[in-house]
Amino acid sequence: MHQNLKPPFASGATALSMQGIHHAFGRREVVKGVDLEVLPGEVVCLLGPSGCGKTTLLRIAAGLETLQQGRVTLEGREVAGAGGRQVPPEKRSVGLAFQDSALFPHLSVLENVTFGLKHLPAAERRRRALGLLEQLGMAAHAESYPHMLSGGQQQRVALARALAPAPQLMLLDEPFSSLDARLRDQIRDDTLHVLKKVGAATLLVTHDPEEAMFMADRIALMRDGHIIQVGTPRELYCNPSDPFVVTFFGEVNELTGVVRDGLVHTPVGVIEAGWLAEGSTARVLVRPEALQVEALDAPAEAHSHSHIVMAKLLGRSSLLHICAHGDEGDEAHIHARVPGVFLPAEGQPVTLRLDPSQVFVFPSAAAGARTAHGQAEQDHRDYAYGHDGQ
Ligand SMILES: Nc1ncnc2c1ncn2[C@@H]1O[C@H](COP(=O)(O)OP(=O)(O)OP(=O)(O)O)[C@@H](O)[C@H]1O
Repeated sequence: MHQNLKPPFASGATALSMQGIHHAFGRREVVKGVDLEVLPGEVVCLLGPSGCGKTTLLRIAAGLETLQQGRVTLEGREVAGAGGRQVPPEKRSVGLAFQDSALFPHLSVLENVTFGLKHLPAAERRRRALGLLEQLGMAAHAESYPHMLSGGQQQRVALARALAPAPQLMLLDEPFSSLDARLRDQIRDDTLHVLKKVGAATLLVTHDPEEAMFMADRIALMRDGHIIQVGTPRELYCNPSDPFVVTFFGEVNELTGVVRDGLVHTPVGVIEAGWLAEGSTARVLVRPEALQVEALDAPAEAHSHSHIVMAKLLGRSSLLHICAHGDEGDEAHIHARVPGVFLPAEGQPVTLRLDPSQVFVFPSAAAGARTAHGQAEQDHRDYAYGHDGQ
């Protein structure tokens, strides 16, 4: 029914291409050499901590920020490039929606959505707008005015308005962040289905890793004006290229150790690190869900085994604070997250096993790698518990 909403892509052309983008406010460079592509029909999430340059990049794509260096093309057509060439936003065929997209207060919902469709016959305008409102659960409010709607309903209308002209590219900047959690999940879900149904290429800015994983075909993770890694959610989560990528997706246990015979001994087990130089210091990041915890039946001598310090029920999972004892007498305070209700008593001896797919080894800062804190580790007995990088 809504096939005609699909944008008319030139075959094979990239929906958005940004090449060699640098951008400064005054003397402060906030985008530091970014290359990024969005393919036809693809949802790409620009993810990163506050202030890393996501919105600036989106505004450059929209033409709301004048390009300073680099090149922007939409479906192969240069819209900003060398020599100051700059196509204005309204001529770029992009749909924009922001955190608090203002609707026209004196127009009804239907009139808001048909606003950008003046070139179409009235019946077609109405049909198209009602189709989108229906997909976003707002058809019953077509005759309402914005002040009669809740924040979530207004946000749905703003999305319908942005989608109505079937733009080549949708640019969404934190479009769900002003909504409360339950409403946000519902609107996110509806939005994803509409974007996929109409086949709109989308660049979506968010600082929320879970939102990015929910929405994205690919994620571009930014830090301090750079893209650190681009890939599918699975690639970033399972094959992170940098410690920052691991820590951004959730809390981790952070351990260090010296590589001996291609192995690092830590209080939670022996980790393979053959690719690191012998004698170098390794940084080992262990997700809390990597630890499989089993209560030991026989009471063990206190403190000679790993044991429970505290256990908390978080709802779908239990969080265990554990004093982990390594085979070399080393110990560390770590967190394990196990599914369901598992609340061993304080002091309960436990054995720990590791799921190696949730453990990541990087050279330490001392070996020249980037770390979240820029610190050089001291020696293999210097353990720390690390939290997420947000
Ligand atoms: N018009 C401006 N003038 C001066 N500095 C600006 C301007 N716009 C943004 N900045 C600064 O540039 C940096 C990057 O801002 P940007 O909004 O792109 O980051 P962001 O990753 O989208 O962050 P957030 O998630 O907080 O919006 C920030 O330090 C911000 O304060």
